[in-house]
Amino acid sequence: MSGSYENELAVALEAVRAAAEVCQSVQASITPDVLEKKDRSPVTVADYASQAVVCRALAEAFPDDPVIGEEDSAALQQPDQAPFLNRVKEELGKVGIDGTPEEICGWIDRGGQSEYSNRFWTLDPIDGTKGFLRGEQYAIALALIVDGKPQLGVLGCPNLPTAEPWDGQPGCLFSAVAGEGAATWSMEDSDAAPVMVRVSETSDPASAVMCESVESGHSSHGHSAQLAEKLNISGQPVRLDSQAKYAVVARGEADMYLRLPTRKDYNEKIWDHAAGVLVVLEAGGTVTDLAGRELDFTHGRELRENRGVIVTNGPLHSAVLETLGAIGVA
Ligand SMILES: Nc1ncnc2c1ncn2[C@@H]1O[C@H](COP(=O)(O)O)[C@@H](O)[C@H]1OP(=O)(O)O
Ligand SMILES: [Mg+2]
Repeated sequence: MSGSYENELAVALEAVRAAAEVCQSVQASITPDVLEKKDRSPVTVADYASQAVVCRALAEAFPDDPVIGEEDSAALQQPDQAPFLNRVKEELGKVGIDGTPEEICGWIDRGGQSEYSNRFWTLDPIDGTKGFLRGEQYAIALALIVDGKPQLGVLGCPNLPTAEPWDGQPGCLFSAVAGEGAATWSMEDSDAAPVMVRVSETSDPASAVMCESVESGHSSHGHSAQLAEKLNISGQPVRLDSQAKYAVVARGEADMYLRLPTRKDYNEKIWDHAAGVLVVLEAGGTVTDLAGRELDFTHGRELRENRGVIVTNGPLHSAVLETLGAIGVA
């Protein structure tokens, strides 16, 4: 692929692939026992290692670019956390990255920016931690924001089945560059050419496929059910964790992804949306908040000026917003 941000795209894809490899290795070590104890340590080892991999790559290629990432190394640097830091080091070693504890913490903390600037990256090293622990969907999400707009986005979805031509084997990536469309890549075969993705053309709400969070605390299942009833949507909502929801809308398997607030005091985080938003927009879809406004990435870590996120293939957008208004959600 050639075009603007060519170097950024190559670096981001390679970094997200390496981070996905780390996450897969850690996920393979999660036993039912860990799940039963609700032990968050595997996810945390993977979060830190994934952030270290991506921030290290960005620091090397674009040393002047700030990164707003989800994690920081403060907890990891506590003296009693040495064995934990060692596990992060071990996981990095498996993908050929050797670093001292100080270097590893330094890479993680390159993601510690919180202020808005004209050009910065935003990273969710593991989006959908609950899905990661259940062995289901999660994503590594990386976006470059320039002048307040996502210009490049990469989503790594290690457990999402590929579409044609890769026959549904698990593990795919999605990329988008503003003005250049969105594509999907095989995770397994890094030499395979990408395939462009496109949203669905569904215009009849009744036949629409809706997707939403597995966790009812992250998006109101009650309000989406009310919307489905009003629009005569007969199919059940497809529930999956992480920005994999943006990916399935982008490739036309679902027609909408709704994120309907469950609390007044929660602001969405930029790393939970920036990459996915661009992938859907470049695949031809529409993304706004409940008021129909574009997401505003100029306020640091949070989407402070937006409430809710509505993602559709485009033709369905106004019907969804109007109906949410009519049922008192928007
Ligand atoms: N009340 C909430 N509303 C919306 N999103 C939330 C809420 N609480 C946590 N999240 C975020 O939802 C994301 C996962 O969403 P999904 O359900 O789509 O997989 C996580 O990044 C999580 O943030 P955090 O990682 O800080 O818990
Ligand atoms: Mg997240």
